Amino acid sequence: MKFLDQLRAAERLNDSLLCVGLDPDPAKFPTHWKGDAGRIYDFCAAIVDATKDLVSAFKPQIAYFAAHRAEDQLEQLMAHMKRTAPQVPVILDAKRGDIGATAEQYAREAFERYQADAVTLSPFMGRDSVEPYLRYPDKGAFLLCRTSNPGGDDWQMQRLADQPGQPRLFEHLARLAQGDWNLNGQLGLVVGATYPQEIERVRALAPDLPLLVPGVGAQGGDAQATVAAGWRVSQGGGTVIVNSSRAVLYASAGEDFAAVARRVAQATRASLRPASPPAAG
Ligand SMILES: O=c1ccn([C@@H]2O[C@H](COP(=O)(O)O)[C@@H](O)[C@H]2O)c(=O)[nH]1
Repeated sequence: MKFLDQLRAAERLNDSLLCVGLDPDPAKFPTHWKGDAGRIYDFCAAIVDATKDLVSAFKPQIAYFAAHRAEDQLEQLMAHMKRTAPQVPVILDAKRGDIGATAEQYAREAFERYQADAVTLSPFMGRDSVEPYLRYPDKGAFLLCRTSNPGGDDWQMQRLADQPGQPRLFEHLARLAQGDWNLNGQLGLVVGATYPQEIERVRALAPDLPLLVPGVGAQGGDAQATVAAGWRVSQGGGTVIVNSSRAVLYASAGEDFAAVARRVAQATRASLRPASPPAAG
């Protein structure tokens, strides 16, 4: 099944626009596992099991595994998600970006080694750095567009003097992703919940693309404003995948961490409910 179809099916099944981010940091683990990098799989699998009927996607961040030499645990986790939550697409947050030959290897890593359904990419090196990922026709790729961090201003808000109307860099990228670069309808964009006005602008320029929106929860982005700015499924347009990681994962430091994570995920899912429900699309 194509990534976009899988995503829509999960949204409808779980009545959800929420993506739970899997950013396992042993220093923040519940007291009985605190500091133990050998528990990364156990921690994430417990979160997956507790939330898999509440989400439209999961988003493991590869750095949290690689930093602890826990790539084998990420492989195990990906297999666990495929086995126990096959209806929920998995977006590997890797933010890769390199020349074509190297990008081919990164694409193999994401889609063959880890079996991800989609990946996040930095588009800074241009179209040929993105193309190798698009050779996997059923997979999705999300390009960093207007990121949630304050430093995103340094590049993404700059104007391009040689383009008609002098668009900002993120606006130019949104147009390319909606148009020329999107060979087989596989692209999406990353836009931070911390910038709802820019979500609205990206949605205007890229009406159909799925928007992966990190920044609610720990970063303080507004859930309702995010959905109002970006969700257009009821009008035949694109959806939003709203990520929350730390606020869900570390809601409790006790042995009840998974049950409490579930309650936070339920509340976050409710806060993301659009005026007309995801099933409408
Ligand atoms: O613009 C971006 C792009 C990616 N991220 C990633 O999303 C999560 C956010 O985690 P929270 O704990 O919910 O703040 C994390 O994996 C980031 O690497 C982002 O925050 N902003």
